[in-house]
Amino acid sequence: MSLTGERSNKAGQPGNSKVYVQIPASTANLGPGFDALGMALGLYAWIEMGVAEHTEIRLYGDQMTGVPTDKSNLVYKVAQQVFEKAGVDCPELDIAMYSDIPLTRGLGSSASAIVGALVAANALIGDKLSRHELFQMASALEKHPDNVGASLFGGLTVAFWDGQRAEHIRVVPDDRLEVLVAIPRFQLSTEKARHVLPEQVPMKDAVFNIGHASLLVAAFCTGRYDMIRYAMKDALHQPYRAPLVPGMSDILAAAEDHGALGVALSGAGPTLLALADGQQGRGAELERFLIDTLRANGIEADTMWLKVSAEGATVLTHFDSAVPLIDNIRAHVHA
Ligand SMILES: Nc1ncnc2c1ncn2[C@@H]1O[C@H](COP(=O)(O)OP(=O)(O)OP(=O)(O)O)[C@@H](O)[C@H]1O
Ligand SMILES: N[C@@H](CCO)C(=O)O
Repeated sequence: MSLTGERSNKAGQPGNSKVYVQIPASTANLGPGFDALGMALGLYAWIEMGVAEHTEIRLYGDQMTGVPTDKSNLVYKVAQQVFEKAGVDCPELDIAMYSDIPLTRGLGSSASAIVGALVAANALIGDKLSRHELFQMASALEKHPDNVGASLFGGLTVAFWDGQRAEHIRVVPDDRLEVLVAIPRFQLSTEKARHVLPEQVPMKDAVFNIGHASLLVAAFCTGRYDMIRYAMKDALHQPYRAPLVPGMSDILAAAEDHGALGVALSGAGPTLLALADGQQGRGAELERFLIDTLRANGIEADTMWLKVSAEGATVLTHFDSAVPLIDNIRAHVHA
């Protein structure tokens, strides 16, 4: 099948000439759920993708600095994998991307690009692949399913990827849950943060994490938020990563005393993430504690309060294909 011969202008329909996808950021691990738990956050990236005579990639927003605009771009490369798997001629693409998700900070920017590319390219060819197939591809690309699962499906995703197969269940925490992220003003690549982890861990640490991760999932499923402070503890990755983020150990040790339900390194870091119960009214105290503790350790950080994004990557039908992506963002998102 050739894509270029079958165009229409209606987003979400087979043979689209242009599609728009909104993708949530994500936090991974949530402490003990290393490479298994992910949560979609209400902070987004948007991708516009269309078939073109010659490939052109336009990136908007402060978060896109340094991302390539040639065919080495992750979004372009992942889109080609979709066409190949679906048996469609690999077309030249017109791609635009705008993102509010900070790069290389532990909020799933690479997963948002991968998931956005998969969903947009699939929408462009009339959704020939299922979301399950996209999840397999995303997990194989990212090498762990936590961020991509959350960005693809939304909510809290509990997942495994065994190198061959990925499976997940999505749980949506109730509305009380608020997420505070403190984003240090330095980058820490996942590659570097995985490099400090040991090849092998003691059995007692593995047992520790199985119990804690299981209890954490049960706490979310039953609304037992009082259990999060006990469950959100980790022995597999945070102790090894703590030296990479000055102040992290102090925050992990005391955030609950300042109103957090629980606290963790977000993904591979350096962002710290605290969960809070919106009804408890201690948000300002918690935010102050995170900022002050990082500052006392020489780290400046920006904070954001986010909600869980119940929905994963979504094909949008209300963006106007006659205007540039950035104008759609201004009109529909940052109005
Ligand atoms: N929109 C994008 N387009 C192309 N490449 C991107 C895009 N966003 C991220 N990337 C690539 O992903 C890299 C960041 O991935 P990395 O896994 O290190 O961090 P992260 O995904 O932000 O954090 P984490 O995985 O810990 O949540 C960037 O340096 C860039 O190469
Ligand atoms: N589970 C991954 C998430 C980062 O992408 C890690 O902690 O390395």
